[in-house]
Amino acid sequence: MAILNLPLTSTSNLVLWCSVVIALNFLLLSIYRVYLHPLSKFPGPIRYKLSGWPLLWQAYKGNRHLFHLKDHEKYGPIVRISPSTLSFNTAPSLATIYGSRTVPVKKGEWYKTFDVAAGTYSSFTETDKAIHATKRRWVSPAFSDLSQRANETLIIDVIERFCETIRPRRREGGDKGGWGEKWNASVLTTYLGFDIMGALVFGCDFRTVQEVGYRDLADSILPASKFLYWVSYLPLAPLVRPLLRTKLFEILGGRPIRDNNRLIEYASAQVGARARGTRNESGDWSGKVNKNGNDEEADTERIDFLSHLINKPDQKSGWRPTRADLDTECLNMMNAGADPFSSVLAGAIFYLVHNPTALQKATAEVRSTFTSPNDIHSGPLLTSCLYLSACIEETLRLCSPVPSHLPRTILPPGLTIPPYPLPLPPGTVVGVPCYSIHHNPVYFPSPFSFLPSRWIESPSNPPSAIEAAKSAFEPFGIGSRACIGKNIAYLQLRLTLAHVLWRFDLREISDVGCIGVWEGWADG
Ligand code: HEM
Repeated sequence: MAILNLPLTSTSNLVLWCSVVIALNFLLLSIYRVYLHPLSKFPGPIRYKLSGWPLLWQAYKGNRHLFHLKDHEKYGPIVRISPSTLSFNTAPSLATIYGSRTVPVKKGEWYKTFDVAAGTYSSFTETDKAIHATKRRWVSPAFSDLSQRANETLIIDVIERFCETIRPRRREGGDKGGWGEKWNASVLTTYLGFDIMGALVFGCDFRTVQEVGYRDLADSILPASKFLYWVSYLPLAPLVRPLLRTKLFEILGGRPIRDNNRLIEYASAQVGARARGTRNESGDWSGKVNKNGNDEEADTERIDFLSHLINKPDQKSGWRPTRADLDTECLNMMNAGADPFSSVLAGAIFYLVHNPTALQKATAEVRSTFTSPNDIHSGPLLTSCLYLSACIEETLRLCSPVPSHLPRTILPPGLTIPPYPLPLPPGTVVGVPCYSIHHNPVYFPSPFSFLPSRWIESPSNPPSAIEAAKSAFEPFGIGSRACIGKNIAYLQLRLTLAHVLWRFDLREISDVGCIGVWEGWADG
């Protein structure tokens, strides 16, 4: 132990001492985490037990869900995926963790990164159960059946313009019918999602589907969300979070941070203009017109989500939203609503063009149910398209847009989560990754195949098989923190697919993600 005799007076000795202390600290922490930690008996790769850095790397690469699946295949229904986190992969664990408001769990600290730069937490990121209940009540009217019906024409209007955009211009087969130019499904559906949410949340007409020059703000959502996602997995995230809205971070984080700030400012400008009751100039952020035309009309006939939130205190508790609550909630709805819808729609188109029988069945069903696209709206006819709905369910299973662990932190006095028979200690972070359980063959035989028929009762698919599948199906989450936009998301998906399939035949083009559109079957 010659080091103990080294005086701390020289810089090199100081550096040596610091290195030794850090190395010792790391060694002791590693021994504790691997052998003595309350979760030490749970299986998992050693690197996960040592630190949270592997999760950050997976988040950065965007393949975390694949690791979760592989880990569950290798280690079984419970895997330790970070020093304090367990991942589960069974229907009973899903029901236990997320199913009931009274279970002693709350959303994990992980969520706090997402809205903190906007000033407060939204209904999505709020971790306090009581505050969340208040906020959820506050936003609920925006998602009521009444609001959905009132907004449906806005949604259909955007969808029709989407169909107009993909309509073939150059045709291989002459004037009446033929294949048009290829289009990239995942790109255009992103803009469709953005336009729909702009209309629903702010009553704005973003026109990003048809106008390339208007896509600037929409293009910033993905890099901004990715960046925040990485930050959320930093083992030191609580230290980094307060810096998110500072100039320093804008310089260090570069474009994604600037983009995120632009989104925050955009939402805030929209709310500000509405709060003042003035014509929303910033709705015109890149020179577009506001959907509702003139000023008076815009302010008196608003039916968008913002009109349900602004100046609307919570009836039960009297809680009044602050300006930061409004800004954050609107921004959250734009982000939470646009991107998942777009990716499911792109996924559905992907699976349909890769499964010609399914595509043919869904298309035939839509065309035999509706006599014209003008008849396609919510109601019994749309819900009678059982095969179309099954295609949507199967897409949500295979490529759920929220595929990883949705973390919940166990509160005192602890919680027993099957199949583990003993209570887990408070502070343990738990969750069921959607992608893993959706590919668990116990609930979904042939888990990697696109089989809409698994959602439809038949002699070879009895109700018990459908019940088993539903018990492990969580694309919108379950329980009190489940997606509040679920019904509107289903409506958007059904409407868009029905409108597209009624009008066009689709085919795969060899470029990744590209499809061809053929029009003319009905013109005939
Ligand atoms: C296919 C489309 C969608 C999918 C797959 C989806 C998925 C989800 C999931 C899994 C959650 C729970 C997250 C968690 O526990 O951390 C969630 C929450 C949420 N979603 Fe969605 N979502 C979709 C569309 C929408 C839409 C269209 C909106 C708004 C218009 C929306 C707004 C929200 C909100 C506000 C929450 C937070 C709910 C709460 O904690 O009270 N989502 N969503």
